[in-house]
Amino acid sequence: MKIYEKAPAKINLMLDVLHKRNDGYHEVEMIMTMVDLSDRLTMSELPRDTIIISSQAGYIPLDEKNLAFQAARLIKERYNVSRGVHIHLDKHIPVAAGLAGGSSDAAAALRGLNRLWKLGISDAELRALGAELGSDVPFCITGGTALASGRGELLKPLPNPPQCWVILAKPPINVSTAEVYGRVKADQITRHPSAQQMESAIRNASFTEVCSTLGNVLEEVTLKLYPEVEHLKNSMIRLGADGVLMSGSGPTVFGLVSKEAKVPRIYNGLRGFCKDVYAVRLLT
Ligand SMILES: C[C@](O)(CO)[C@H](O)COP(=O)(O)OP(=O)(O)OC[C@H]1O[C@@H](n2ccc(N)nc2=O)[C@H](O)[C@@H]1O
Ligand SMILES: Nc1ncnc2c1ncn2[C@@H]1O[C@H](COP(=O)(O)OP(=O)(O)OP(=O)(O)O)[C@@H](O)[C@H]1O
Repeated sequence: MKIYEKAPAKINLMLDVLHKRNDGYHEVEMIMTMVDLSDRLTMSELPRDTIIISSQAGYIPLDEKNLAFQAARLIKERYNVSRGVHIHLDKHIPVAAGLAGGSSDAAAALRGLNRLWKLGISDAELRALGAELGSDVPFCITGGTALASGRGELLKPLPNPPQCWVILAKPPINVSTAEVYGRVKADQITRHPSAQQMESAIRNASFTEVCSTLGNVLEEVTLKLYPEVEHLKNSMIRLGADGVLMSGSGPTVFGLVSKEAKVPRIYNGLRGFCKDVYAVRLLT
């Protein structure tokens, strides 16, 4: 038997860091939503009790470092499953991009294996399992749009933002999430983006308000480390995107665009100097 699952990328419409916790994580407030750029997972039963990961992408680990492997191992251990699985990852989300590619693969593996092995695990239990794998995994279990707090695992569902185009551009650098959080000085942040304002912009279905409320306090750290991210932001603004922000810890920058007619100009303008550019829709 084979099970297929889509693993979409996320963007952070706002991300605020409140303080550093005693366990080393940061208390955050983020509003996240999914975009129509997905990895595809195929999960096939194996005759022996083992986990095999394969992928067409040559640049991700295929051993126990892979988050889909960790998801399979966790669910097998926790639910005493002594069956084997081959998980093939058809990667489309750029890696270490701030788009939660690995987290979404882990979430899709948890959802898919729950179905493949008919375990009957609830969404809430899947999210709790996901939290053991990474802070973004619980959100990726249910997707949609949500306000995340805690270290990212406490979720309040929100309506989807007004539909628009999302231009994603990733400069050719890999950013470590741990390093970016490690450099945040939570007590020195002067401009906190407002989760409340973003929530009301979404509830008002106001594209203009969503664009003017975008904010991510991790930009300050990543832009300092990698000036090319700021360059990319400025280019996207100059090319006419309605709202521009770095996603997560970066380095991907996204631009929200309401008018389809503007998309080719922005896309082509960015492609002139950046290889990894995507024009997608919000996943609503
Ligand atoms: C930047 C975001 O992607 C925005 O959605 C997330 O906050 C990070 O989510 P993630 O990659 O799933 O993060 P994890 O794998 O749980 O943690 C990676 C590292 O980031 C730091 N980290 C992460 C989340 C958080 N709230 N505070 C942190 O300080 C920790 O040093 C941790 O060791
Ligand atoms: N299934 C996977 N897909 C991509 N990367 C993976 C996967 N499993 C493990 N990794 C490793 O995880 C690291 C981060 O990759 P990922 O694409 O998840 O980053 P990210 O998009 O920045 O995540 P986030 O936005 O959650 O911080 C990479 O160094 C990669 O080698």
